[in-house]
Amino acid sequence: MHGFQLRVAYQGVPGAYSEAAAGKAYPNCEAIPCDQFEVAFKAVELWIADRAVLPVENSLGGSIHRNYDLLLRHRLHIVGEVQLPVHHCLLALPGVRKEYLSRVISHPQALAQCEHTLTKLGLNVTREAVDDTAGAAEYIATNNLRDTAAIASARAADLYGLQILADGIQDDSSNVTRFVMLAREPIIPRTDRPFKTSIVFAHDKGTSVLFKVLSAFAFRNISLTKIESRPHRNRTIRLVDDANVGTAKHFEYMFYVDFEASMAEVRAQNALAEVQEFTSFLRVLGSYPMDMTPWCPSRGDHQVP
Ligand SMILES: O=C(O)C(=O)Cc1ccccc1
Repeated sequence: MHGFQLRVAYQGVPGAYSEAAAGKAYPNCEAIPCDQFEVAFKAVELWIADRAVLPVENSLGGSIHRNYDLLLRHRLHIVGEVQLPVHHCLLALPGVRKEYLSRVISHPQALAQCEHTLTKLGLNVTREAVDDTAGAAEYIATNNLRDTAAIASARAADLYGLQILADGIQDDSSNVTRFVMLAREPIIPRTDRPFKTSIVFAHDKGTSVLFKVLSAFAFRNISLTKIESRPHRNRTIRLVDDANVGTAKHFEYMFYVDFEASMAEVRAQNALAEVQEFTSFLRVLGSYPMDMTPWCPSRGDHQVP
């Protein structure tokens, strides 16, 4: 970056996976810890940071729905993505043994990703959710908690002086989280490397709307990599009157779709023009380079500076 260090806001404290994702996307960046995602978004909106990092889906737990809602509430643009192999460790204060533990704390995603392994380790513990994995490690160290372990990265163990009681405790060794990078301005889409585009749309009146939308991509040989629906926040219920029978109530949905094409391609522009005909609302969240880094599941957080 020639003297200019990109400032990347993430939710959590140093040692969080989001910090590692920031480092993978922007190797020499200054990663800025934030209490909450809202704060990370605000940091970008107020020019305190240049990018925000947001985890959006996980190979074990699926979509992180709250974060999809955040994308819609804010006006930031997706400018990149990172897929990060997530390698969880069980951390405790030095000298603490597994038998002493009565509680494990971590980010809800991390707790869910280690559910079966925790049981297999024979731990008789309650699980408690906190805001981020590294924050859980810091909390144990700061409060000298000898009955509590955290699920977090090996880097968090280093940073907060904890020992690793068990390594690689995710239920599936190919545990990957996908993060998106957000900026105030969109990037200019290109065609010289694989791009992905993320959109969100809402139903319009009519039948088979989803089928029509999806066919706009299918007829142009554009592959979808993701489709997700979320209840529409402001218009949750649609009432359909049938004079003879009564009133049917349906949920209304927002659909999130990722497809493998760049908005610089005419076929993508045509597909979206068609989608617009069938939808009451359509927003391009971003068109950005796909993460094409080679797959290496076992090393996880150790590989990121
Ligand atoms: O809490 C963290 O470290 C995060 O960055 C969120 C998270 C939690 C679990 C897996 C991947 C990301």
